[in-house]
Amino acid sequence: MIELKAITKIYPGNPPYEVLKSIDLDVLEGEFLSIMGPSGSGKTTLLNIIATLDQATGGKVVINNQDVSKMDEDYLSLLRLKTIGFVFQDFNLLPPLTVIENIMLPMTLDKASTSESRKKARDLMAELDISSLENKRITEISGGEKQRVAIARALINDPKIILADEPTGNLDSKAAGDVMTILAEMNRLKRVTTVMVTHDAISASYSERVMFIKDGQFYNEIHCGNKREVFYQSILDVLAHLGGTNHDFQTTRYS
Ligand SMILES: Nc1ncnc2c1ncn2[C@@H]1O[C@H](COP(=O)(O)OP(=O)(O)OP(=O)(O)O)[C@@H](O)[C@H]1O
Repeated sequence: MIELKAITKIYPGNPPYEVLKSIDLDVLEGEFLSIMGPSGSGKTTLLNIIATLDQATGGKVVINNQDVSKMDEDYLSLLRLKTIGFVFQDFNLLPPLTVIENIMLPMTLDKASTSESRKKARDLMAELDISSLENKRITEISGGEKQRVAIARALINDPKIILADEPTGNLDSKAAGDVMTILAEMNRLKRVTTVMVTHDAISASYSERVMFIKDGQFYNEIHCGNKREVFYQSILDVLAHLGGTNHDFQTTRYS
């Protein structure tokens, strides 16, 4: 579903700054991958390149069998709208709109009928247990609820891929656990390929594979076995070897 070959990214400047150094990555259809690494290691840059929001300096990006370097900006916008759902740390919801209007937005932009969009949004709200929030304003709901609204919005166009940048970064441990349970369930039930950047070992333990990067280079990767608790410990072990400050990695425990 996602194929990166020898991705490099150099930010111009004096001197230029090479933030990604020949990263290779294959993410299979339906897989749930987390990307971890110390602050400044290039995680968000990598996610933005997968999202086609940023361009690699070198290498090849193939999304859903399409080479994105051959696409113009109109085609890329269409690819993002139809194929990719986005979930951000700060939710990126529109405060003037209600919950259901926010969720319907990608379908509205895709010129779907209002009745079809409303039905789809209501189905998703039921799945994510937020039906009671339908007509609330974004300012009237909690952080955990906001992130569930954002996940519903990300799913409404039936994307093949969800990209999440620190989706639990602004949440307390209970809300973070709820959001991760939902992301993992949606990945499993809808087979939506999910790539998440996180500092949080517990959030990462909900995924099937964690890729670690350091200084813009692949460092290690580990796969989840049968037990999430064991996977979580393995993630902590790699993080301990990886270095970085305590601030870089949150290791709070929640169930
Ligand atoms: N537009 C830009 N121009 C120049 N340098 C940039 C730009 N964007 C990011 N960088 C630099 O590239 C490096 C990697 O940034 P990036 O945001 O990808 O790291 P990260 O691993 O996601 O970090 P964090 O965990 O702190 O969010 C950082 O040193 C950052 O300062």
